[in-house]
Amino acid sequence: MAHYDLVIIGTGSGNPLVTPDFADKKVAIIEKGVFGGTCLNVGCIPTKMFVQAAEVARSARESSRLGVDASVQHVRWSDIRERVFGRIDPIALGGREYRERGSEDGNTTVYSGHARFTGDHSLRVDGYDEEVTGDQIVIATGARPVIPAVITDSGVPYETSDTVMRIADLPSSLVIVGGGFIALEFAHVFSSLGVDVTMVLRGERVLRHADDDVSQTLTNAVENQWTLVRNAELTSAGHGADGVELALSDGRTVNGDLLLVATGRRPNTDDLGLENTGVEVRPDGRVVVDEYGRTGVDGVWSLGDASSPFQLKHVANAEERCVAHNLVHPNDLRPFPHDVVPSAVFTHPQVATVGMSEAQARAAGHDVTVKVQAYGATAYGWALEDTSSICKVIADKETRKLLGVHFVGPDASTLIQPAIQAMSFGLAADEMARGQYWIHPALTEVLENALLGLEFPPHDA
Ligand SMILES: Cc1cc2nc3c(=O)[nH]c(=O)nc-3n(C[C@H](O)[C@H](O)[C@H](O)COP(=O)(O)OP(=O)(O)OC[C@H]3O[C@@H](n4cnc5c(N)ncnc54)[C@H](O)[C@@H]3O)c2cc1C
Ligand SMILES: NC(=O)c1ccc[n+]([C@@H]2O[C@H](COP(=O)([O-])OP(=O)(O)OC[C@H]3O[C@@H](n4cnc5c(N)ncnc54)[C@H](O)[C@@H]3O)[C@@H](O)[C@H]2O)c1
Repeated sequence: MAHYDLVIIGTGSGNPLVTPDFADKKVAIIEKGVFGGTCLNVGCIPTKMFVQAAEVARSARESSRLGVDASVQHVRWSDIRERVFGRIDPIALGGREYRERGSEDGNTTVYSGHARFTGDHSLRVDGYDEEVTGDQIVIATGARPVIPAVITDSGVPYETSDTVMRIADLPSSLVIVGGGFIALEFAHVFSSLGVDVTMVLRGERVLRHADDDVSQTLTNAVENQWTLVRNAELTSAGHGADGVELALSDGRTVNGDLLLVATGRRPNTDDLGLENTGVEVRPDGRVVVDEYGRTGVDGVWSLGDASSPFQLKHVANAEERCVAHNLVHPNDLRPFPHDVVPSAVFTHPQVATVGMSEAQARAAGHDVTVKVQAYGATAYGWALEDTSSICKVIADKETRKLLGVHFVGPDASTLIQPAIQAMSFGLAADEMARGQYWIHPALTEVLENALLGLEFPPHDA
């Protein structure tokens, strides 16, 4: 048996838990895959590197409306791919080597294998004879793609976000099942690089859980870029003339060279031996934790996609910072900051969101004031020749505070930051609009004008 002060399962957001506080302690790090987890290897970072190449291609294709007749002559997929993984793969390798050497921050031992609990504080790792035990154990095992049974049962080949970025050659056509974050980002990447993309949706719109104006504006924008197959219920998948053929319940069929499945992600908690512990799991697979990351078993914690209601890296990082503190400060616990959580989808156009949709704000009983501001009605919107992008702000008339802010348009993920700041620090919307300068004619004037369009009662009313 090998006993440790701290055992970390998963090296995504779990890896930085080895703080200087553990310099004199024994730490075990268990990882069944490559070091660095989803974000570094198959998630945020590589996707955005592909998105950047896609943006360049898309700009060239759309340049004529500005009077510049550029075009995309050739896409060197293998060079695009190598730029991404030539940078990322060495980082993952270096991370493993650093921890295997014991690292400078603590006395770390790496176990390369799949971990399963055998009791509340004990684990077995595939490939190792000894049992691993820990005073404190952190479950940071992340999530993985969910594949509908109709596809797995059919035996057709398919890609997921884990594999599609490493394909040998660009296909001429790609069928994507799903209309969420991952589907939208890859549809942008592949369609911009010249692939004929078809997106299969269960409903009418992409990103259907977003604010209605956001979802509708985005749907209108993307249907000019790739084909949307709406209200689709998959009944079977098989080998078609081109590659893959999906059959839908109403008799329609969808064909493509390659199939990408992007239908959500499930926490990696089902093959973790948790049934041998007192750790509880929700029906959707998330470990039950309190606001400090504590499971029901004393000394066993969880963070990130394994337990969080948000499958986002900035949230996993924030939770990691809390758990890193809480592990060594049992009498001064820090809660997870889950109040103002933004997100962005790096599709074309970008989408960024913080806070409630209009429907959620109304359902929560707020007396709301709402403004939908077109980019095209601002000076930089003219420069962009923009006709469809929006910023939507929702505020509470009584408190004057922002309840939700949403962008669909260029630079959405950057433009939303002042709104995140205002909501995080409780700044009133009218004070935010007029209490500071907004650089003219920067694109931030979209947010300024949106705020100015909100209607509040006079201050002395
Ligand atoms: C394609 C894609 C794009 C994304 N883009 C963004 C983005 O732009 N912005 C954003 O905020 N979020 C994005 N996300 C989400 C983000 O990547 C995740 O929320 C985040 O990486 C989760 O971190 P984590 O530490 O919880 O899990 P992970 O990083 O997944 O780490 C879990 C680790 O645990 C290991 N593991 C699992 N089970 C075991 C076991 N039993 N034994 C040993 N090891 C185990 C895994 O191998 C993995 O290395 C994206 C996700 C995907 C898939
Ligand atoms: N930029 C980012 O921050 C970013 C990027 C990628 C992923 N992520 C994170 O990863 C998570 C997972 O991404 P995702 O796109 O897989 O999930 P998602 O929840 O965003 O979208 C899933 C999509 O699949 C559809 N779907 C679900 N089951 C289906 C079925 N059986 N048949 C057909 N369609 C089905 C849903 O209607 C939805 O359109 C995201 O929710 C997000 O938290 C974040």
